[in-house]
Amino acid sequence: MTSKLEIRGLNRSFDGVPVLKDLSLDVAEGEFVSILGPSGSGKSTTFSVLTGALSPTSGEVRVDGRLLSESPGRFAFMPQKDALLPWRKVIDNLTLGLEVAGMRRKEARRKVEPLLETFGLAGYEHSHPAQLSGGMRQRAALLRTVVQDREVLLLDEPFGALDALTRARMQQWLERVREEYRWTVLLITHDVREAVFLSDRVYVFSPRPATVVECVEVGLPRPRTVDAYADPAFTRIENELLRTLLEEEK
Ligand SMILES: Nc1ncnc2c1ncn2[C@@H]1O[C@H](COP(=O)(O)OP(=O)(O)OP(=O)(O)O)[C@@H](O)[C@H]1O
Repeated sequence: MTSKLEIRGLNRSFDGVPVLKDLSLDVAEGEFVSILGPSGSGKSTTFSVLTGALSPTSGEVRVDGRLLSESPGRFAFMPQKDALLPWRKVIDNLTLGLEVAGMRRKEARRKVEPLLETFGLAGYEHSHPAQLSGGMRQRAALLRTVVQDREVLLLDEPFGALDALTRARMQQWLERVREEYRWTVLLITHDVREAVFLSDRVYVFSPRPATVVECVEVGLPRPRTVDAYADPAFTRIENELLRTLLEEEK
């Protein structure tokens, strides 16, 4: 496998307490990879290193073989909270990242508009975030992330705050849209089913300090629909991951 993203031997401590320990993982071009791990294990810290918000104590990150320290800004990051600005209209929230990067508002709108239909936001451009449902807010946050045209998408628990049914709908939607756009994605989730449904591969992190304890190839045919849950291979992988997580927490 040629790696789009390579993380090698990452270590990071806070006040002498190790949070990441010799952490290594890979994501290939167009691959959807998830990270599962106990709460407080160091998943968000890993993303902070990738976005450049934190420096690792040691180790390296490469995108297309180039060190991140030499070519920053390769990741588009969607945080756990949608961070939509309540006073800006939906369209102005969607263009915000592009405008901050220096693009004119008009040009930014031209870039965002073709995506509105796919993201289920057509007709809501002039609404304010408070008028959107939870699922729509998350799709808006995701649209704002993907439109930045970065090489790797980092999604930190994007559906964590949604009710179970909306969450399932969002997973089905993301699977369809991913099939069309072939993004390279690294997703943090606590939801084992979500990880199996969406991913090509799933990494399991240990409790803090985070290190990789298992990497599972999902291998179920794509595009996946609700029928995937009934596939015995789905249940087997889900059980295997759950068992590893529970063993690790003992
Ligand atoms: N800036 C910081 N200073 C000190 N400790 C920190 C800092 N950031 C994170 N930590 C600690 O590092 C550990 C890992 O945190 P992190 O947020 O990466 O975990 P996580 O796996 O993303 O958790 P969750 O699943 O609950 O979101 C935690 O124990 C946290 O308290």
